[in-house]
Order: sequence, then C-alpha cells, then structure tokens
Amino acid sequence: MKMRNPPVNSLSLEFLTELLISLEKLENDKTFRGIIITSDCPGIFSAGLDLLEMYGRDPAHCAEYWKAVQELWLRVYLSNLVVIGAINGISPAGGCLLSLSCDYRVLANNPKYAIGLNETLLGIIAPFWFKDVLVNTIGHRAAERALQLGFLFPPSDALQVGIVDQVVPEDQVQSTARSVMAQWLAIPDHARQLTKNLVRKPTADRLLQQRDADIQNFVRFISRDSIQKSLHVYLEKLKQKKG
Ligand SMILES: CC/C=C\C/C=C\C/C=C\C=C\CC(=O)SCCNC(=O)CCNC(=O)[C@H](O)C(C)(C)COP(=O)(O)OP(=O)(O)OC[C@H]1O[C@@H](n2cnc3c(N)ncnc32)[C@H](O)[C@@H]1OP(=O)(O)O
Repeated sequence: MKMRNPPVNSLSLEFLTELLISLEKLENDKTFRGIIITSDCPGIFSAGLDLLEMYGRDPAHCAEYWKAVQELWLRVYLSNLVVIGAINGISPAGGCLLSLSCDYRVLANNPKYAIGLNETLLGIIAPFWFKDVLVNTIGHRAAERALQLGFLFPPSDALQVGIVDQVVPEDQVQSTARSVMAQWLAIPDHARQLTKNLVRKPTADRLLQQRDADIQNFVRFISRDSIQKSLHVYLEKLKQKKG
C-alpha cells in the first residue's frame, strides 16, 4: 500500500477515510495475507496528523476527525494481516504511530528520516494510546524521555532504541520488507493472528473501553485557546522555514 497524499502524506480526514476503505477491502479479500505500507511522497513517510484538521475547526469537526484517527489506529494495530512498514521517509507523531502499529518496521538509512512522537515540540501531548504503543515498543524509561523531549530519532538511534526493527540502505527498503513478509507468511495464519491478538488486545482495549471519552477529551484539549495558539505558532514556523 503506497500512501499518496502530497506534499507530505498528512493524515487528513479524507486521506484517513481512503486508507480505512483500502484496508477494509484488503482485510475482506481472503487472497491477501499481508500488506507492506510505504510512501509515494519522496523523503516523507507521513507528516502525521493533519494539523489543519485540528486548527481553527469547530468541535463537531474535531470529534469526527478524532474518531477517524482512532479507527485507523485500531484497524492497523489489530489487523489480521501481516503489516510491514517500509519506512522511506521522515515519520513524526501520527506517522510514527502508524509505523509503530505495524508488525515490523524497516527504515531507510538516511539521516533525514527521523521517527518519533514529537507532539511536545508542537505544544501538544501524545494521547495515552500513542504513549502505550511507544512504551510497548521501546520500554518505559526510553519512552518517558522520548515523549517528554519530543525525540525524533535518526535511523541509527531509532535502531538502537528499538523503535524500528531494521535499518537498511534506501534502495533496499522495499526488497527487505518483502523478504521479512515472506518469513512472517511462513507462519500459519491462525496461530500468528491469535498470538498477535493476545499480545495487542489489552492495549487496544484501553481505548475501546473509553472511545467516546477519549474523543471528548481530545475536543476539549484541542479547542483550548492556548493549544490553538501553539498550533498557530507551529504552522507559522513550517511556513517560515520555506523562507
Ligand atoms: C487530554 C488529552 C487528550 C487527547 C490528546 C490531545 C492531543 C493530541 C493531539 C494531536 C496529536 C497529533 C499528532 C500529530 O501527528 S501532529 C503532526 C506532527 N507532524 C509534524 O510535526 C510534522 C510537521 N511537518 C514537517 O516537519 C515538515 O513538513 C516535513 C519534514 C514533514 C516535510 O518538510 P518539507 O520541507 O518537505 O515540506 P514543508 O514545506 O514543511 O511542508 C509542505 C506543506 O505541508 C504542510 N504540512 C506539513 N506537515 C503538515 C501536517 N502535519 N499537517 C498539515 N500540513 C502540514 C506545510 O505547512 C506546507 O504547507 P504549505 O505548502 O506552506 O501550505
């Protein structure tokens, strides 16, 4: 699955909906046993959640958006398919969550391709289920530092901390992802799927048990004047970077 939402594969409501529909189709087609998620935007896996879906929007829109974010996460995280991330670009925040929700992550070795949950740098906080997935992946202490400081790990650090499973030369990302897929597909589906569910269900259940409350918390938080100001400042910084 090649993500194509130029210029930066931001996860807008429309794009999330497209991804959800595509994933659902693949899940329902029994001829598919695995997917490789990668990007069609040069140098960018995904810029994460679309800030324009959260900035200057009314509460109803923010609630609809957050529901779609939750939905995509649950679908990828709990997918019965083998999901491999072929991460061929930078992957901050929501882009990192998407990567972390894969069963295996292969990152291209380019110092620009940083990955991490950088929410604090935007003046916002990573929701508890983003945090849970990071803690599950790199452990409590590393996650505590990474989350507070908004670390974006370059490939060598990403491998060392375990946020990705493999770092390979850029031209080998897709072929490596395909070899990894072959290894995973050698396992009988039912055994692998039940095991995946056993490991991941408790984390997903934490959100499933409080989805509506999570949406309300998000809407309250994102609608605060101080948070809207932080988003404004961050968006202006992105604009000014262009010069
Ligand atoms: C109580 C608590 C309850 C709940 C929890 C509360 C809150 C949680 C809320 C939110 C969680 C959010 C998670 C996220 O994912 S936030 C998004 C984080 N993403 C980033 O920080 C990345 C920002 N982008 C960049 O750093 C760069 O754009 C880049 C490195 C990805 C690419 O750089 P380039 O130089 O190639 O391109 P640019 O010129 O910077 O960008 C082109 C174009 O795209 C716009 N853009 C970039 N990123 C985003 C984005 N994430 N959303 C929307 N738009 C984006 C950028 O502004 C440019 O637009 P213009 O061409 O200037 O119009």
